[in-house]
Amino acid sequence: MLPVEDAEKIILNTIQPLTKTETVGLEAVTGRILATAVSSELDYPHEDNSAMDGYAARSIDLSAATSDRPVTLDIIEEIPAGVPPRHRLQSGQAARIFTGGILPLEADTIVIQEDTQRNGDKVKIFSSPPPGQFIRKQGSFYQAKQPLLPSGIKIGAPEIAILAAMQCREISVYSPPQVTIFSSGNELVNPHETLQRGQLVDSNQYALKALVQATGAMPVSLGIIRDDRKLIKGAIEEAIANSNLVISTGGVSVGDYDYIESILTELGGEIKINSVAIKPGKPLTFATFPNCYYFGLPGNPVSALVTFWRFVLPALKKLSGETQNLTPTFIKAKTEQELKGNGKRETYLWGNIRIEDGNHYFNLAGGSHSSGNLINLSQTNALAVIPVGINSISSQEIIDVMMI
Ligand SMILES: Nc1nc2c(c(=O)[nH]1)N[C@H]1C(S)=C(S)[C@@H](COP(=O)(O)OP(=O)(O)OC[C@H]3O[C@@H](n4cnc5c(N)ncnc54)[C@H](O)[C@@H]3O)O[C@H]1N2
Ligand code: MOO
Ligand SMILES: [Mg+2]
Repeated sequence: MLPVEDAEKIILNTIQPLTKTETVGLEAVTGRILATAVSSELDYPHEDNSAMDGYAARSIDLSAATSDRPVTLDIIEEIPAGVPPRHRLQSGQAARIFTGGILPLEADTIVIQEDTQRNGDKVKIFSSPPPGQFIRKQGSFYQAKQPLLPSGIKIGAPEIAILAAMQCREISVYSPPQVTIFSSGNELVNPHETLQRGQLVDSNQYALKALVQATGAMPVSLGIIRDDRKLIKGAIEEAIANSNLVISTGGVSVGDYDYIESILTELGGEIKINSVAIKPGKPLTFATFPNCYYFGLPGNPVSALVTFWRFVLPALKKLSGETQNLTPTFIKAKTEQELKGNGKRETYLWGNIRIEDGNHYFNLAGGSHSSGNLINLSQTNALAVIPVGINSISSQEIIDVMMI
């Protein structure tokens, strides 16, 4: 059994990102991975503008202004957002300005409306603002031609806002990986089928499709493949020919119907991992083909999900071209219950993280922590990690928790 960290290293060192790119419009870029670093020809802000509603003025004219001895200025124009100023300020002059309005020449400060009293085309100023006050200087947030967004990041709402603001409308992103998913098992049926004795619904297929979709990759489901060497071999051949990554569940342990590893070898796959010291998920199998990676996940529903979160997700992110935050996020938390470890395998127990007064607390999901129990996984958001060699952790101890 390979230690978890070693398995993670082997997987991440083996996976090489796909290099195919495509150009997409802003409307379709959500969740995609940026393939080329972006810069813009525009400064941001594009021009000096006001951050407040008030008056644009020359600070030198106001150096003596106080609440008792206000200074009166002539208002020479009004500058709402979107209308360029027409005049240069002379000594003793101000321009009425609104948030986002462009500063007139010679103005070097903004007096907020609350510090003024208007009377027709004159305004009394009751404060002495320093130069630069409430001015958003051209290029102070971003200077044209500087790096704006690096390649390898996932594009979310902030990045879309930035690309839109900087008029980047055609964006080079990585083409998403094709991921084939299938379930192996004679006992499996689809959700709409009548269950006969001994049968079980193939839930893994649905969970894995959802997880793959969430990464931005393109899942293709081959459905349920019976435990028949020929059928499984055919499915794997088809999958590795047509996809960048394959995820199967079931058939990776030591039972008489567990064919996956031997078929992978028969087809020329290089088995990199076939057993990891993790609970749940021990028989995780990872193999490579010249143009495809293969994850044989254990059939137990929780084992399939835990091994996806711990190993497949970082692999899929790297394959997709992501370069940041590949590995899971671990935090420290105080456990609210006693936690039992397996001793020989790094144990992952599902539950919830709660934040109170700035401290993290881990609350173990109630009910059985069997890898066959998918029911109490619902609404969990974290996995407590019990290291190898530890059989029990007392309530209130600080533990490592993986966020899911
Ligand atoms: N003698 C040993 N037996 C087992 C070992 C072992 O080391 N020695 N390892 C156990 C561990 S740990 C796991 S995990 C499982 C993994 O088994 P397989 O990957 O071979 O999976 P199957 O045998 O096909 O199925 C296991 C279990 O999961 C259910 N299953 C399978 N596919 C699905 C699906 N798509 N959706 C829902 N449930 C599924 C299946 O009915 C079985 O109950 O092996 C242990 N055995
Ligand atoms: O590794 Mo298995 O996943 O313990 O049930
Ligand atoms: Mg089995």
